[in-house]
Amino acid sequence: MLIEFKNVSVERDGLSVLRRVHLSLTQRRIGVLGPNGSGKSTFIRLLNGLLLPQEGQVLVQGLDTRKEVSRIRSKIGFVFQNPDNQIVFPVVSEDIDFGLKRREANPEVRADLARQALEQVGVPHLAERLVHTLSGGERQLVALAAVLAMQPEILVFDEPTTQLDLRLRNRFEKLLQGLPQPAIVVSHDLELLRGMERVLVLRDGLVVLDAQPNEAIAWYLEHCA
Ligand SMILES: Nc1ncnc2c1ncn2[C@@H]1O[C@H](COP(=O)(O)OP(=O)(O)OP(=O)(O)O)[C@@H](O)[C@H]1O
Repeated sequence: MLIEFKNVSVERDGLSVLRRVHLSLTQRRIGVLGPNGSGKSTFIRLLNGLLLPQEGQVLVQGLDTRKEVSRIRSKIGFVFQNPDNQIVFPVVSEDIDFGLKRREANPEVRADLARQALEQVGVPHLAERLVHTLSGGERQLVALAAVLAMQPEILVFDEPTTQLDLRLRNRFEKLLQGLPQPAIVVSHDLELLRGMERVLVLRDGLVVLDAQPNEAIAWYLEHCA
């Protein structure tokens, strides 16, 4: 993964919510930590052009989010905090199939990809379920399966474990460890972040620390708890 932030600043409603972020992301597992409102969601929304910076540039494998948004979106799989923002069709398999249509014309191949992704996240039995009958945790896993089915090159997770109970959270952690793609993970789940190679700590729109997980978490606990 090579993502570059070049002196990136973002303003919302006249307030500065991200300030002069300048860094290169090359590691396989990168965590983002910070108090509520510190700019974490803003930071990751910049990655696939959901948000454009007022100043500076965000480059994903050399592609500028201002100019190449559709190419970038086909590379990045974004798993939102709230799965309801992501699931649009009433039946699980239909929803996954819908996303895959952009990639694959053959319905049998699409069905295979959907089945594999549901198996990968441990919920193959949910394929024909009505989405509104799923629990919050099941919905989060289905949304993840829909993203994995697309076989993106890079994964971005916004608070992936918030709706998961301990068993599903542990399963997610193991799954994340085994995924071949590089991943950027925003989370308040400190144990999950300990498995990262690098953790960025945000506060008031600034990257105040960029360190190994143990150091970043210790700093966060001391200064932001
Ligand atoms: N569309 C918007 N209009 C105005 N202000 C916004 C908008 N989106 C975000 N903000 C503000 O930007 C700041 C950073 O928000 P952001 O969602 O990036 O924080 P966060 O670290 O992800 O927070 P949380 O942990 O609570 O999800 C907050 O003060 C928020 O109110």
